[in-house]
Amino acid sequence: MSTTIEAAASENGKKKRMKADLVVIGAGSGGLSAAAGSAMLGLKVVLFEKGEMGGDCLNYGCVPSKALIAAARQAQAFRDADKYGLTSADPGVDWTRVKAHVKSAIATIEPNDSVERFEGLGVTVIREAARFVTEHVVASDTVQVDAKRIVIATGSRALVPPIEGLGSVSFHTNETIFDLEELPEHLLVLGGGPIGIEMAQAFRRLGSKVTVVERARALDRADPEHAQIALDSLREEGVTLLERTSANAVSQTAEGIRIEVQNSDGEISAVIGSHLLVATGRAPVLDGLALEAGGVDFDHKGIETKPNLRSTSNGRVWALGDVAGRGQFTHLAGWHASVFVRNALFKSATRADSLPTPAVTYISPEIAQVGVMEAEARKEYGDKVSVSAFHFAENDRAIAEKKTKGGVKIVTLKNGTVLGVSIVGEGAGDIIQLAGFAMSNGMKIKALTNFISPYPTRTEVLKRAASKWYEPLVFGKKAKFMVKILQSIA
Ligand SMILES: Cc1cc2nc3c(=O)[nH]c(=O)nc-3n(C[C@H](O)[C@H](O)[C@H](O)COP(=O)(O)OP(=O)(O)OC[C@H]3O[C@@H](n4cnc5c(N)ncnc54)[C@H](O)[C@@H]3O)c2cc1C
Ligand SMILES: NC(=O)c1ccc[n+]([C@@H]2O[C@H](COP(=O)([O-])OP(=O)(O)OC[C@H]3O[C@@H](n4cnc5c(N)ncnc54)[C@H](O)[C@@H]3O)[C@@H](O)[C@H]2O)c1
Repeated sequence: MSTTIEAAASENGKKKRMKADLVVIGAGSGGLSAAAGSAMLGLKVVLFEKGEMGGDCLNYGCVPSKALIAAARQAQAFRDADKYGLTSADPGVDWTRVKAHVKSAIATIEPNDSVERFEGLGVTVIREAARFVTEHVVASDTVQVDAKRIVIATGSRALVPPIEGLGSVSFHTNETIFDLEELPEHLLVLGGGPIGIEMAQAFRRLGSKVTVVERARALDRADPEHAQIALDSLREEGVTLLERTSANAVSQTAEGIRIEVQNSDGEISAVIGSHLLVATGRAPVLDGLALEAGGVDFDHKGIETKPNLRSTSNGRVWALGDVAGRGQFTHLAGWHASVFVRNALFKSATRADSLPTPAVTYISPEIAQVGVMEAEARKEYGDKVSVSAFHFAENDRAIAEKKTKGGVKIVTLKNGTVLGVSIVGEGAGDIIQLAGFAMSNGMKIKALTNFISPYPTRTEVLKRAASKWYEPLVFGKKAKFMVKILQSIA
């Protein structure tokens, strides 16, 4: 709680009453962006945060995971040195110093999300849990605010599956994995989604033995062929990846944590490890908000909202980020804040789904995608869909750097409308930006050919794949016939 509010509240011995144009509940990626934008536009904003400023992304998500992945990448470079005529070495991993590196990344970014910065923008920050009192009143233990509008941006938390015995062992989630006392000797990972797979490769590269138990297909939202290329790399690096394998029961034994697993043929076996990370999905944080008192409808995915993120049941209320149940990314939460500002403050009619949301999984090789993938496109549009592909094996920069795994796939309609793009390979998350830009601005595949791409860059693969789309047109019968006529004139 900020000191001014604390003093006023304890002086009165009762809740301090305030009025505000906007109350924001949750100071994560979505809430902070909405609070900053609204305060900068002159609104009186009160922001409640019950935990750490910056939410999951800064403290327990994107930032620590990407810092850990960076350390792991450096470790791997030692092992790969031989490819470049250098002497490979086994990296000495000092876990305490790796953790210090992770903490220093958080500490460097922290000031952007701090109470001081937000108070400087004119936001009243209250470090307490908030709940609805009525449809327009929100309260914490010491403050009660009557608000014209209320943003719920309370995020999500790890969903712990109901597996027999899981509650009786000491397991980790994203909230504790970055604070481990020691580097795990053998990390068991339950769940092969982005969290499980990113952490599996990072810990393996840092020296842990790693086993992933995934009940379906790992990275199942990615293009299957591209996911396979990335997952094969993890396997080559020594990650044991058990797909289509369910966990029947978990127990603590003298040897370590034991998971009884069952594969799709019904065969039962066991894996034993020193530590367990549960990464089996996320649940919206709704508890303690007293949503009934606020007349706010919700379901298991989060707050029920209209396409513009406004609550379906209380017009003063908006939901942003993970709690809106429309995807779980920091950049999506930031876009949601923009949708809120456009609709609520500028009265525009922007839908949350009006731009395609890119997704990147930060493994090596990286996987990035935007729009719909081939299988989904074919389900909807049948044989109107075509796919243009190009591989890093034919990209000169990739060859020079000996990082030739993967490639790009552009999924289009016959008229050149780009439905989606998938890239697997080094730097995929940077290359996808160009595709997202073109799609977001209604450009067709022609736009991805109509620029000069610097040589030698990995991004050239996107232009080469787009150019392939034109091959039948440019080098087809019609074009040949036209050139013949023109040549005869000359
Ligand atoms: C390990 C991991 C890695 C990730 N990596 C990436 C990545 O690389 N890229 C990416 O785009 N996304 C990534 N994500 C997802 C990303 O972290 C989330 O999508 C993002 O943080 C969502 O922001 P948010 O504002 O919706 O919620 P959060 O950041 O979770 O913020 C919600 C805040 O609300 C507070 N709160 C909750 N209830 C109350 C209450 N009643 N009163 C007051 N405060 C309350 C919470 O304490 C929290 O601080 C990752 C997630 C994890 C777990
Ligand atoms: N790079 C990024 O942008 C990034 C990184 C990490 C997380 N995130 C976000 O956070 C979200 C949550 O990540 P996540 O990986 O926890 O969830 P997820 O829902 O994406 O994946 C969970 C996986 O666990 C599996 N699973 C569920 N129950 C299981 C069980 N009992 N036994 C075995 N497997 C089981 C599922 O089949 C699924 O593959 C992501 O979807 C993503 O939006 C993003």
